[in-house]
Amino acid sequence: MMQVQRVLIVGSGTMGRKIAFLSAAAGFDTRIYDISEGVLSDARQGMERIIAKAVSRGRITSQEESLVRGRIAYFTDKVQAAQDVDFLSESIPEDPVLKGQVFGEFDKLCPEHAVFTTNTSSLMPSMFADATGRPDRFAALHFHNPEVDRIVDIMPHPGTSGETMGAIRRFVEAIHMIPIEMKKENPGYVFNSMFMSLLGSALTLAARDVASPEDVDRSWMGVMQMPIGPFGMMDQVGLETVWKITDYWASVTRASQAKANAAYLRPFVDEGRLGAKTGEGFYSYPSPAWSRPDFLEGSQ
Ligand SMILES: NC(=O)c1ccc[n+]([C@@H]2O[C@H](COP(=O)([O-])OP(=O)(O)OC[C@H]3O[C@@H](n4cnc5c(N)ncnc54)[C@H](O)[C@@H]3O)[C@@H](O)[C@H]2O)c1
Repeated sequence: MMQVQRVLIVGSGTMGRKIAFLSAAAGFDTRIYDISEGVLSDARQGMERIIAKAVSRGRITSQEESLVRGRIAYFTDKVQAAQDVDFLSESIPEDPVLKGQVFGEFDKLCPEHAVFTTNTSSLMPSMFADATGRPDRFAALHFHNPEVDRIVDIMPHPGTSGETMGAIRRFVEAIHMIPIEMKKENPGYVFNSMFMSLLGSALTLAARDVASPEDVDRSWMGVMQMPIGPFGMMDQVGLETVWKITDYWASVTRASQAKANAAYLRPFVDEGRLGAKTGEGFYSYPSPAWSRPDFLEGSQ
């Protein structure tokens, strides 16, 4: 049975750095690879914020803080990054050709036994399984927002071996997350399938000018007794990610409403209003209207 000791995170953006933190906090020797020193410098700063938050929430102790930091190394050199790794988690942009290309490069550099996983939100692992060069040791391992929840989907493609599924499951348990093991490949993870229907319906209501984003959120929050509505959630995910997924499925399904929903999102992306991370999206941050106590009353 393969014992994971060294983990390589490919892509150090929103998700990569959070997954790297989980891996380092669980005691794994963790490497982060990204394309430039500039990007890695952002990732280092982001990691400090993640570590500080984890300490303030009691997820790690202040004594553990420096140990966790010490387990993370940053690389722009693929050869060095790949040396002796047992497990790879990829979080690069949502593009099947790019993902396949990058996996193919790491296949030549990583040890043969290493398991490869993709954090793709919306692509099927079979779309680039062959390009990984090791389809039997490859599956999707998908995180939601690991700073907030512990749910992780493991989705095989038809060629993923049972041994690989077991190895991924053990890794998920080792990083103290909760595995949702899917029995087969599906266009959508378990939570996402339900979630995308909700976001799609919310976008359709706004894109057709049936109701404002605020009223859509108010309705969901008021009836479901939820602290956030679908547009507030889209701002958390990042509107470029929501746009990419909507646009991608619009092109696959050729559904005219999905195309209209993608067109409705496009100006936000073009103008850099990407949600909470840029300070502007459907709402303004850090104090979005939906988080105010009087929001449900409809005063804004
Ligand atoms: N943002 C989310 O809430 C979320 C949740 C679950 C899954 N995902 C998925 O995770 C993946 C990454 O999303 P993200 O939000 O972290 O994106 P991001 O844009 O924040 O980060 C992507 C990172 O990949 C790097 N990158 C680009 N090309 C690269 C290459 N050739 N080699 C290595 N690194 C490269 C970029 O420099 C950047 O640091 C996507 O597939 C997305 O669908 C995102």
